[in-house]
Amino acid sequence: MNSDDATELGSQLIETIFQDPSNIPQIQTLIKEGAPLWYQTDDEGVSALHAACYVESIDLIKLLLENGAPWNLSLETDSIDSFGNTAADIALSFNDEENYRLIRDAGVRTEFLLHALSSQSETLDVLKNEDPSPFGSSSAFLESNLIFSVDKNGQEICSVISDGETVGVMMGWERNIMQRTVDLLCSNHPSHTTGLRILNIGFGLGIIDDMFQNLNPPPIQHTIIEAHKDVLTQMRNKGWYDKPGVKILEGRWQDLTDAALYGYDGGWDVVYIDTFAEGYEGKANKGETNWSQTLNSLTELKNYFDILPNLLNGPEARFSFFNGLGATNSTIYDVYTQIAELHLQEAGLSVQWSDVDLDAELGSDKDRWGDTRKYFNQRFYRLPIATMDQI
Ligand SMILES: C[S@@+](CC[C@H](N)C(=O)[O-])C[C@H]1O[C@@H](n2cnc3c(N)ncnc32)[C@H](O)[C@@H]1O
Repeated sequence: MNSDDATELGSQLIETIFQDPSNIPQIQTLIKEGAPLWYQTDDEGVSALHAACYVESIDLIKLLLENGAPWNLSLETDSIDSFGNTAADIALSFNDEENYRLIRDAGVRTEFLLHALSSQSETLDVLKNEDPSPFGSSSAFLESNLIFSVDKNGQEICSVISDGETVGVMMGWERNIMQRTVDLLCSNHPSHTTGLRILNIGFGLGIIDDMFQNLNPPPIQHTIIEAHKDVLTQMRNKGWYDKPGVKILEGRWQDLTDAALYGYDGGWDVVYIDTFAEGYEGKANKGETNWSQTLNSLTELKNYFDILPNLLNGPEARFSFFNGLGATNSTIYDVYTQIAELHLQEAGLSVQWSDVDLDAELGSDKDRWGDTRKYFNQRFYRLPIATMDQI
C-alpha cells in the first residue's frame, strides 16, 4: 500500500468512527484493509483512538487497542502553547474513568514489555537514546558548563544551555517537593531520634541536602554522590566538604564501587536519588526530547532499583526518587508512575504514593519557568516512598 492509500484509509477510519461509531463491522473492515492506526489527521492530530474517545465508545477503544493502536500518540494543537493530548487525556476530559484506565493500562503493558525487550536486546534501534545534547546524554551533560542564577522572582536555578535552549537542572520551585520528601522519609523513622544514615545522589542546588542537615538531630552519616564538576565546585565553596558527618563521593553513582555506595555498618536508613539526563532513573524527563529516549530512560532507574536491597539497611529503611518522567502529559506521567511501581516490586520493594498539590502550594506556574523549558506541568506531583518487603 502506498502512503496516499494509507492516508485515505486512515482518514476514512476516523471519519467513520465520528459519523457512525456503532458500525463496528465497517470499522473492522477498514482495519482489515490496512487502515493505519497510527494515522493522525493533519489539522488536529486526531488518531482513531482519539476519535473513539471523543465518541466515548468503549467497544471501539477495545477493538482499536486489540489491533495495536498506539496508546501514546498525542494531539498537537496549533496554539502557541502547543500541548499534546493522548487519547486517554481525551477520555479523562469526558470523565470517562473506565475508558481512561483501559488505555492507561494498555500503555503500562506496552511500555513494560518494551522495557523488558530492550534490556534483553542490543539491537532494538527504536529504544536507543539518540539525543547527544546535554539534555539527553549523561556524558554531554557532565561535560557542559552549568549556570547558577536567581530569577526575577528570587527563584534559585541551576541550568544548562544547548542550542539556545535552557533547561533547569534544578529549580527553586521544587523545594516543596523536596521538603515533603524529607518529611516522609525521615520524620517518623524509628532511628530519627538518634540520627539517621542518609545517602543522597545528585546535589544540584543542595536543597534536599540542606533539609537533611537541618534535621534534629542531624544525620550521623550523610553521604552525597555528585558527578558534575561545577556542582562540586559550588559544594566546595559553600563548605560542604567540611561539614561534620558529611562525606562527598565524586563521580557518577554508576561508576562507584559497591563498597562506596553501600556505606558502612551495612547500609542506609534513607536513600534518595535525583539526577539529570539519565532518564526514568532521575530527571530524564527534563532532558527528554523524544519517545525513544523516554523508553531508553527506563533502564537507568531500573538498574538503580535493582541494587536497593543492598543499600537499604532493613525493612525500616526508606527510599525515594524524583518522580518526573513523562510529567508533561498526565497519562504518560501516570503510565510511568505505574511502571516504576512494577519495577520496584520486581526489586522487592513496596511503594506508597503521596500527592503533592503543586497548584495549591505554589499558585499558578506562569512565572515558574521564565525562558526555561517546562518539564513538569502536572497539578499533582506523585511522591514515592518505598520500603523493602519483609521476606
Ligand atoms: C536535579 S539535580 C538534584 C537536585 C537536588 N535534589 C536538590 O535538592 O537540589 C541533579 C544532580 O544530579 C547530578 N548528577 C547527574 N547525573 C549523575 C550521576 N550519574 N551520578 C551522580 N550525580 C549525578 C547533577 O550533576 C545534578 O547536580
